[in-house]
Amino acid sequence: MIQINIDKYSYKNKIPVIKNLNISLLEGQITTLIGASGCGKSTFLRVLMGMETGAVGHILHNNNSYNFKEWSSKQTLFSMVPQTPLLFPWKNILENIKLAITKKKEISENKNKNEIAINALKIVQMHEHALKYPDEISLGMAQRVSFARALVLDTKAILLDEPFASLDAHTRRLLQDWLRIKIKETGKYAILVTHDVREALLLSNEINVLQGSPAEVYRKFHSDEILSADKNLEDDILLILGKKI
Ligand SMILES: Nc1ncnc2c1ncn2[C@@H]1O[C@H](COP(=O)(O)OP(=O)(O)OP(=O)(O)O)[C@@H](O)[C@H]1O
Repeated sequence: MIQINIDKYSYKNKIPVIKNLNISLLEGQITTLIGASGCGKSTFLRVLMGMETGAVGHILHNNNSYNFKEWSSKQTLFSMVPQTPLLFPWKNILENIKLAITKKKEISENKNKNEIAINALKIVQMHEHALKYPDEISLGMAQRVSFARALVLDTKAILLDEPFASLDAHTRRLLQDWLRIKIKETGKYAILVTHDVREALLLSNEINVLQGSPAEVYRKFHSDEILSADKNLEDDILLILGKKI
């Protein structure tokens, strides 16, 4: 289990964006954050990635406790799949993946980067397109490459920041099903940030509905509630959100 507790986070303007946000992650499961625009979801992911510093709180994993001091240089638990696949257009798919490996300090120089990259592309069924360039593949394929890039970093957890937002409805549905299976298969921990209540219900093992400013978890829905067919959770969640998403 990974237990995340952020007691407080503010940007330089000192206005608190996150307060008492406590989230537990389980292996092979997707934990979702849903909340109104601007409530602090992306900030939460950026703090975990070490892209924003100065948060107060800690992370528990394997009986180790980490605080956020110097987290940006230490963190190796999380990698992120952004909303739009940010691939270098002048590099082919394989080179794009290998670049991510270069940036990872923990992978020793003598490991074969080609092999690591091809293995990650196999997981996302993109190895046959390894030599293509980003403008030769569809957006859905590019988002799978983006996922492979997160996989080569070999982190315990993957942070998914609205990863389907830029896709058409059909591709989105295919990739949603695919992602749920891959997270389970690879045994990764995953946090999904979404605005889409149906997507949250389709993919999540746990849904955290955020509210307020600074954002706090207003309600948690666990897998038994998410799976139970007799409750109209979609309406319940929309009601909590005040349809503000
Ligand atoms: N670099 C920054 N400096 C100061 N304030 C910021 C900065 N980035 C974001 N904020 C503020 O922090 C709050 C949370 O923003 P954040 O992007 O985390 O929200 P969000 O829930 O991800 O929104 P959305 O769903 O629209 O992407 C907002 O009020 C935003 O204006």
